[in-house]
Amino acid sequence: MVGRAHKPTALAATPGLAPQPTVTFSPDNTSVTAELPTGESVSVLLYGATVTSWKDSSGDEKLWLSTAAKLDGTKAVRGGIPLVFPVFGPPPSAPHPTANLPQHGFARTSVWEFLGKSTSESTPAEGAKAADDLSVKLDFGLSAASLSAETQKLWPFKFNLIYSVTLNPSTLTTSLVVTNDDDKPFDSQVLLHTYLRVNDISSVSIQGLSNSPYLDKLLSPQAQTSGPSDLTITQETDHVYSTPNGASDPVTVLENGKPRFVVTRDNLAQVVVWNPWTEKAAGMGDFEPKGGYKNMLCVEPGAVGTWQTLEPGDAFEGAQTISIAN
Ligand SMILES: O=P(O)(O)OC[C@H]1O[C@H](O)[C@H](O)[C@@H](O)[C@@H]1O
Repeated sequence: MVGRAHKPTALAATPGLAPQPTVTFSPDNTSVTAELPTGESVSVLLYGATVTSWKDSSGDEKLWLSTAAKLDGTKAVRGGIPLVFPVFGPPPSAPHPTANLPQHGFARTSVWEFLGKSTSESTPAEGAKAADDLSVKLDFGLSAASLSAETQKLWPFKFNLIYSVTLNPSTLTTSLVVTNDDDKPFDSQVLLHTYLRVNDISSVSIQGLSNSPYLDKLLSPQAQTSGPSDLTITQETDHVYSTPNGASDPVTVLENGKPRFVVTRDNLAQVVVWNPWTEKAAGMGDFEPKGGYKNMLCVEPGAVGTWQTLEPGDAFEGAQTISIAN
């Protein structure tokens, strides 16, 4: 059973002002959708605070979501933007404190609370703000107290997560703040597991990672190597790039040589590039259509190269902004 939104409200345009963003809930209150007056929209499922849809003003979907994705809270969502915390991938062995957690941790399989929305509304001093300047931000929260007793036992730390999803006419920003509310330090990793929608993977190239060494997760033992100058995807790919300038270099996804998405990062020094290709897609029960790997590319900004150690009271913030380039 999926949790309900906290104090759901439908927020419509205010009479007398320029049209404002709207925020509405699904009939069962398990998902919230924000729409700008210019027509762009974003939908977030409270389960995992998973962004499941991001559309431009013509209704064109920018994220890939499996048609077999479970949206009922029984399994992490296959597609959109699942949120990875506090461990990326399979956890390390005991005695590491994440050892008993499932792959990619519990944030993507926990029910988050909707904390509210804010908009960049115009003030009387500014005059009516141009519709294409408007943005809307949705905030979601998760803390140790809202986890099941079982999950609390698997990772026994007091923490607070605030996840903000901000929609602009041409960008989507997702940002996570992790706060240590415990009286002892904890280690964690964070990753924004973004499934970008592409027309045809065979015409896709990726720029911005050519100077970044990467770990190839498909090699055994996993080997550190360097990327080609223009990355193309022609087979199963699972690379963890560590960008040498931290998070300052944008990553551009091109189709037929034309930029399609530009991903900028704040404080997230790794970028995972993942495509399951034919066999892996065939083996995933929730990956449909099976040929869907041709229409997706995961570009996943994260802080997963090492552990972020947070002392009591300290916070870590990481964010991505995805811009539509054409
Ligand atoms: O199947 P999931 O647990 O959602 O993981 C899907 C993929 O996530 C990341 O991209 C990892 O690098 C991959 O190794 C993993 O296969």
